[in-house]
Amino acid sequence: MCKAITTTIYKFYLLLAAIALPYNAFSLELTNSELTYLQKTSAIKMCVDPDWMPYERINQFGHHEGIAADYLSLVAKRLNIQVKLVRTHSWAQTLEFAKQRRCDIISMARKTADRQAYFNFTQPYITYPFVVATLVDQPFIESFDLIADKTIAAVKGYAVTEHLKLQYPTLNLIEVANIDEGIQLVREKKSFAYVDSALAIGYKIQQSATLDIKVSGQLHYSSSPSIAVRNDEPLLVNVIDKALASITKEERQAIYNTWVSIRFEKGFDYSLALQVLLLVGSFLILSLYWNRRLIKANEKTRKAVNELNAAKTLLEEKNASLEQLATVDMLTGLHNRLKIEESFEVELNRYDRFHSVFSVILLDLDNFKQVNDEYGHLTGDLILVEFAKLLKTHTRNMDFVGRWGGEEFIILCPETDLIGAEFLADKIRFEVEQFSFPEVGHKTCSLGVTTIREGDSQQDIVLRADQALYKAKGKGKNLVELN
Ligand SMILES: Nc1nc2c(ncn2[C@@H]2O[C@H](COP(=O)(O)OP(=O)(O)OP(=O)(O)O)[C@@H](O)[C@H]2O)c(=O)[nH]1
Repeated sequence: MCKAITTTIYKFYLLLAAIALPYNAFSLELTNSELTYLQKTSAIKMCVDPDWMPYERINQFGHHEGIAADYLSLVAKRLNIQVKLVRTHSWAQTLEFAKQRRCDIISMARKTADRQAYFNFTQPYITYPFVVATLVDQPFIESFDLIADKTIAAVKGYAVTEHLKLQYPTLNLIEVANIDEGIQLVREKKSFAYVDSALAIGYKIQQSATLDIKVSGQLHYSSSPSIAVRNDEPLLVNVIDKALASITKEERQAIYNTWVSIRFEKGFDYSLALQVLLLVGSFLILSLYWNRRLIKANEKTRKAVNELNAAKTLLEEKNASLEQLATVDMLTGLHNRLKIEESFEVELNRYDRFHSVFSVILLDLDNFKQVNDEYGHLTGDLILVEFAKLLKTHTRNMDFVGRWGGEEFIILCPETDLIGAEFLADKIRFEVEQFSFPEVGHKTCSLGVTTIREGDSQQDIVLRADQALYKAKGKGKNLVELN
């Protein structure tokens, strides 16, 4: 009666807990006797494999972690009991402690005939294959039978170790305390291979970045461990079994992902590398694309600049030739009238500003009409060209020699007074007189000379020079007259 009341109260307590927790003992459909058992049992003691990652281990803080730890944590929550860790140093010690009832359960143990003398077993909650690890230079092992005569290391007390003893009695088996010891023996070539679960070896290789050890073959043996429960408490295995059965597929997957993904996080994250690769790749492609566009744009710019430069050169040439056309007399190559008038302006300004005197000589060939009449207009042109050359030859560079119009020429002499200009004019008259034109022989010229006076305009100066020239002609030609 009293037991029925307490069971009801416990059920009520579990009902309250059900509101807060997604799962609990109430939802496990436990029998009354199981509930009563749980009510009495607030905590159970657990032994584990202290070094068998990713399945389980006791970490540096003395806590149980790994796949088995997560399963046990869920079991504890479902049953609302405390699971207390009993620390051991090796798997062999774990088995020993459990046999001595110093712990109530072993978190992960394979059901074997031997062990059944001490334990009940829940349903298996995980399955894993066993593999053979060797040095990297060993070839692939197709069958374990091929290495059955070799020295092989395996952890003492593991079910797989017992299996090897039974299956391969001739095997030279070295029983080690843990995976580290086993792998070290292989590394030192004291053992040909080490046998353990694929995940445990893979985890170790990844964690310690081991490059000299590889998985060379697989055993035709896999393990499906259960939770081993002391067999003197039959109800305990029932409730743990029910709690285990309540763990969903998603929860199992999440546990697996947690511990198996650790391997990759601490090793090489290929997905991250792929992302980085894609990012860098995209960046490179983008850079290449921009580079190509930039090169094309540069080519266009260079072409445009070249065209612009060519156009500029052409324009400059055109301008120069326009300038030439505008300032040079086409027949003789001397300054034309426009240019002489410009030079006049410059000299007049210089006179106004600095009182720099300048003189003007107006001249033409005597009786030039006869040349045209006798030899033709073209010969007349040649004579004018040769006469222009004579003028250029016998004047200074700074003098402006130009064709004033028709057969009339003008010489503008900067920084030259009347006496200087008269001297130059007479020299020209003499040189022309001496010269023999190839087409017509000797010719003479007449020259009128004047110099700048205060208040002169261009017309005033040219008029005075013209008057002097007229005077020279009137006096018999081949003369220099001043005005
Ligand atoms: N071939 C040629 N003849 C020209 C040019 N300009 C003017 N003349 C000629 O020069 C001659 C000038 O004749 P006039 O004014 O009588 O002068 P002139 O015969 O030299 O006589 P004076 O000046 O008195 O010595 C004319 O026959 C014009 O046709 C020209 O560019 N080329």
